[in-house]
Amino acid sequence: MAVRAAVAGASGYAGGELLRLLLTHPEVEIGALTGNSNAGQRLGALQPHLLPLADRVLEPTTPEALAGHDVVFLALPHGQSAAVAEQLGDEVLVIDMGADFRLKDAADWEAFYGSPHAGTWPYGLPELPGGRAALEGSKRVAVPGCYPTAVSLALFPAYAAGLAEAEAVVVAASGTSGAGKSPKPHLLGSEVMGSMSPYGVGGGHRHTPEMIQNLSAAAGERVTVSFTPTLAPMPRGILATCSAKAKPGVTAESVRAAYEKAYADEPFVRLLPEGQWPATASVYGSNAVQVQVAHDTAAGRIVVISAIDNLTKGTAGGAVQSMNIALGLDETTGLSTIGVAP
Ligand SMILES: NC(=O)C1=CN([C@@H]2O[C@H](COP(=O)(O)OP(=O)(O)OC[C@H]3O[C@@H](n4cnc5c(N)ncnc54)[C@H](OP(=O)(O)O)[C@@H]3O)[C@@H](O)[C@H]2O)C=CC1
Ligand SMILES: CC(=O)N[C@@H](CCC(=O)OP(=O)(O)O)C(=O)O
Repeated sequence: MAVRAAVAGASGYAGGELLRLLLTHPEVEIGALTGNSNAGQRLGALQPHLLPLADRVLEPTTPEALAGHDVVFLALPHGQSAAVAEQLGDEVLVIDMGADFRLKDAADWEAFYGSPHAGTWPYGLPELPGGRAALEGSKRVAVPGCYPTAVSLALFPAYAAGLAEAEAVVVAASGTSGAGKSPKPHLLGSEVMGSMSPYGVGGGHRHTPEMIQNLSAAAGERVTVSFTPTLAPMPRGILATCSAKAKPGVTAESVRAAYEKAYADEPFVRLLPEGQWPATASVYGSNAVQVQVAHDTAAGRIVVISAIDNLTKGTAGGAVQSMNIALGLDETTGLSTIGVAP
């Protein structure tokens, strides 16, 4: 019997990418599609690339519209998911693509999001140590942020293997879709085209505590992260350049061996052959993660680069992967590592 899935926030970027994936998922039947300001609009007017759903009309996001499904995906702005989720009952699988349930520490949430903490749900990054076990059979999933996905997958193997000191430096470039669909002055075409610019500099970005949470869990001690996000003139993609001081005795061979071990059986993460580097173009529209490692002996640092599509593995693909695990389906169902090029 098909898994009936509702999507709240179907007019947004994350909701649109999710629907693109669900349309080819063999086990899923697409149910209610809801929006907010665009309720009453045809989906074809908002997501013209989703041709099979063009004549579906968005409903308002209400408990009534979302009732009667096996899975409800919430692709809503931060702070909007908790009130919707609590009206859905305990039997339905709820997958929150926003931030509301990602952080364990209420003080971190309040410091970075400025509202009361709604709680913590099982975290939807199966590749992390214990990640799959946390999701199996779960009725609630918190999908990670896009930057924390790229950065955690780049650095956790070094921490889990005890190779890196507990301080990491990350500079990551993101495509503009990471900022969502609603108009923003710094995202006008003429501001973004032909330019790269930093933002959230100096520890202020709300994804920093999420990275610290993931890397500290892998290391077994508190890891600090100096994170600088940058905006790149492209619609999709994240390229994360991450480094950490190597512990004494670490060699290029021991670093590579740790990453080969961590990713040998992962269906979506590819440790590239030596000499080849991750690129956002190579993962465009796919759920793949490209990773490469280097040991900078002069600086005494482990350097790891990762590339993801922020909307696929960084949001909607990660959500589908977690849904598959939670429902006991093959984890890769409906997901692809095949990109689009050129
Ligand atoms: N874009 C990305 O790369 C990533 C996004 N996410 C997360 O996914 C979520 C959605 O992001 P994204 O799609 O980019 O954002 P968009 O701004 O593109 O879309 C937001 C969606 O939420 C709906 N919405 C807005 N306000 C409300 C409200 N008060 N109540 C109910 N629905 C509302 C909008 O409906 P309408 O258009 O009808 O007003 C729209 O469907 C966010 O929490 C974001 O953090 C996570 C990882 C990456
Ligand atoms: C380019 C850009 O603006 N990116 C967003 C990250 C989007 C995302 O994945 O984060 P959430 O799921 O936590 O919203 C930002 O830096 O705020």
